[in-house]
Amino acid sequence: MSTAAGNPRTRTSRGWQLAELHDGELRFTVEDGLRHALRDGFFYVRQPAGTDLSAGDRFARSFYLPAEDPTGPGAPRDPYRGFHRWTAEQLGRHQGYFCRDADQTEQFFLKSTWWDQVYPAALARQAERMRDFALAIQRAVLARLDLPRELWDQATGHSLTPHGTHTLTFNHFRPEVAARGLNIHKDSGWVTVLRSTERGLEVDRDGAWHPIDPIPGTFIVNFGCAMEILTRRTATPVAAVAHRVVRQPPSGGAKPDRFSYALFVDSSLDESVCPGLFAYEAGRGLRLHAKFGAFLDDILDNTYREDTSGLY
Ligand SMILES: O=C(O)CCC(=O)C(=O)O
Ligand SMILES: [Fe+2]
Repeated sequence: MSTAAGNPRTRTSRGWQLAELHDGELRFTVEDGLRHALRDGFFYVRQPAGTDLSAGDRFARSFYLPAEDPTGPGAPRDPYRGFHRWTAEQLGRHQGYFCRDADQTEQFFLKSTWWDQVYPAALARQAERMRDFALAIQRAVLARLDLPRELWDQATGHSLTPHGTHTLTFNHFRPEVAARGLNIHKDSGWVTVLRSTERGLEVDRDGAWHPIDPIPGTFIVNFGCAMEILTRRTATPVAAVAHRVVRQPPSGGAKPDRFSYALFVDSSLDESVCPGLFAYEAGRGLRLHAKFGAFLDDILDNTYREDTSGLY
């Protein structure tokens, strides 16, 4: 992989940060890039060399379509369609297909324990690669924080291990629905690795909304609430970025609908493994801040209601 230093695009348009993961370390294109990224609550990261996103992009454009292909009953079944049939009753809480009322997005949520059974094989492999990349980024960030390494697993709810909750979530923005794209929220967990190809995402910075446009060949990494709570009283506080997706206007079929998908890293949901969200303070150690399951329920419920937002 070439280093970003030789690339003409070493700064993003508004001075948001851009990094590359190299031998397990994050290299930002400017010297104090990490410090800015921790404050912004997000940064762009170059996709690893050879990244293939075709299965995820195909699923994002198809999961909500009826399983039956309109080209005829004899047409071979498309394994990327017909996923509205998977519900939380079959898969468990916060899993499966959700059609939102107050937002344009219709979504598909799936934890890693289900990937092999539910996703087409090529998508399950892409999900694993995105999870491994997200965890490598999380380790690289933790290594630069004011947090002793021997506390990492407990402090981060075992999210770096197979006990963690690793979810690949898809958004399809329905332009015919007259609503906001996706309500204001902060992601709940540690890091999110987001794939998008269209404009529409905005972040809140000091009370003003700023568009975050996709840069080809990169993902957007968001820090979530768990990271913000853990680090708030440390020498290296990390902000969880408040963000939203603006309404996508109908194009009369002139362009494909906006989609996005993201790998979310959250703590273990098993209370015997992870009692909840911790805050760290040098000299005092870890202190329990909130139970994780209830915290997650609140954020998700508030994000998708008409009159609330997914902040905390
Ligand atoms: O669609 C996007 O750009 C953002 C999606 C998002 O914020 C989310 O799924 O949590
Ligand atoms: Fe988000």
